Amino acid sequence: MSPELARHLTEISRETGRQIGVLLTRKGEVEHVIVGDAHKLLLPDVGRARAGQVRLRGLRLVHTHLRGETLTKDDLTDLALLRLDLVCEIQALDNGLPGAAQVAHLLPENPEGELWRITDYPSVHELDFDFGAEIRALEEQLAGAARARVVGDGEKAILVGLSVGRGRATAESSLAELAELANTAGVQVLESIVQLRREHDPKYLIGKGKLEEIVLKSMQLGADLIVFDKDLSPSQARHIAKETSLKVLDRTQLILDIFAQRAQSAEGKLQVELAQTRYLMPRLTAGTDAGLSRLMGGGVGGRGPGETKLEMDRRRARDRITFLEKKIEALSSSRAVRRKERNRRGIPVVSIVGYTNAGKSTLLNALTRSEVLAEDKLFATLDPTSRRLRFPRDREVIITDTVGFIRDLPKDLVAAFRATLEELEDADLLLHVVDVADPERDEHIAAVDRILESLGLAQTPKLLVFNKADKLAPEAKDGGAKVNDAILTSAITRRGFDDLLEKADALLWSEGATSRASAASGGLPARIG
Ligand SMILES: Nc1nc2c(ncn2[C@@H]2O[C@H](COP(=O)(O)OP(=O)(O)OP(=O)(O)O)[C@@H](O)[C@H]2O)c(=O)[nH]1
Ligand SMILES: [Mg+2]
Repeated sequence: MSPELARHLTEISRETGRQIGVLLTRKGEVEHVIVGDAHKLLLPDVGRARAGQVRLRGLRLVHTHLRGETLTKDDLTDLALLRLDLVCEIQALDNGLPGAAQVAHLLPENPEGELWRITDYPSVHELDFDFGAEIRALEEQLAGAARARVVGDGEKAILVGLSVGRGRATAESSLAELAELANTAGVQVLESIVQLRREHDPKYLIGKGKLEEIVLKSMQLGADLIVFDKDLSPSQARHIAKETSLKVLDRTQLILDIFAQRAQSAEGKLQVELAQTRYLMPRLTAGTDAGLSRLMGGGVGGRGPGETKLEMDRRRARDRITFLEKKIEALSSSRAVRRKERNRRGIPVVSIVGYTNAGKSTLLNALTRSEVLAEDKLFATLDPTSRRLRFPRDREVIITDTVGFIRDLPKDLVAAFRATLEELEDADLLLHVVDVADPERDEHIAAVDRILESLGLAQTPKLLVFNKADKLAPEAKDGGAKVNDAILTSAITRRGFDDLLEKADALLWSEGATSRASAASGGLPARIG
């Protein structure tokens, strides 16, 4: 940027009373000339930077200011969102000569958490700094930081929590669970941010300022995804995606994604697809304008043929939903036949329910010495699995493992898994398994109870099982098992199994227990197919 060009800009600026800007390439060639008004300048659409892009755009924005302003928030947002090499503002003095200047460029991630550096120059004659070398170094640092963070090829996300009227602690523990969900989904979490607000923002859920901060952060960290810990309405999701040019997910979508990754059986896959399609249908929109610059305002050209295509997409989605519902219905009625068969033979059914990762599958394995998949991830189990379990006195039950519950289990998911969850209706006894060592234990118990109630299972006999006893610190004693009327077990050390079987036995075969159970108590039941 020569002093001559600077003077040119300030002279025209003064004459016209408007801000004048130029976009310069690294060679110093003028690529765009922009004429603004007295207060601001609208950049042409140079295209939003791709999410996760580490290279800079190779363009610097130099423009005049007429009223002694320093670099504005818009300048800095453009710098970050458009990934400009730098922005520079030059004062147009009253006599048309260039005055002081201010320059800002992005910074790679740093301990201070700063996003950019702003430098003041008393006069354009002192703009003798070697920007070429500086910018190249910056670009290398940015790329290096991004490389260092890549482990595996998972997407990289910033998690956003929101607490409305409640404390930070609630939002943070919920966010910790979201991080676990993200981890299970194979997403790498770069940062978690909580905002405390008195109410939701109807348009962006969180505050607009906070959203901008998150976008800038995502640029700096190389994130390509924002995950919200609250469910977004279709219009919020749309507005946020438009504002940020990032992929936007909410908690429900993350859970749906995990289910989609993990579904094994044909039925499980259909159920997940049904839930996803139901969730996405209201979110299908015309003209997803990721390419439009924030400054273009969007909307233009978003209608017309797009609308027709949208209608088509919607119709296709509706057809698909009907198709999936029919298929699931068919599968579930064949399962109902199997269930009837089982009932006829009079073997009682014990179903294991509980919060995800409580140790349900591990417990089933340990009790029946089998090998159902169990792992330290959320939603390891999606498909119901049944095993025989032998009780003392040659009694036998069918014990089934089910999908884990989670607080605010997505509504579409409950609906889709209704067929699977219907199995629970036939249970003579529910074993509600709890991770006794989890600090959120009581919330988990309440969440599971709520879901059971919503499934109409509040009346089924229930046994509370405080599992993972081996993880309790000595001073935690029995982890509150006694006062909660729970049985303390460890699926690892097999502690408490005798106690568990005894209690279950008593509940199943006591007086007034199911007729099925008493029918089964004589003789050996037939083999289950
Ligand atoms: N220390 C300890 N760990 C346990 C115990 N029971 C289960 N775990 C561990 O907890 C994790 C989750 O176990 P799962 O059996 O997969 O849990 P789940 O309830 O079936 O989980 P979902 O199917 O995902 O809902 C695994 O890493 C288990 O090894 C226990 O008694 N003690
Ligand atoms: Mg499981």
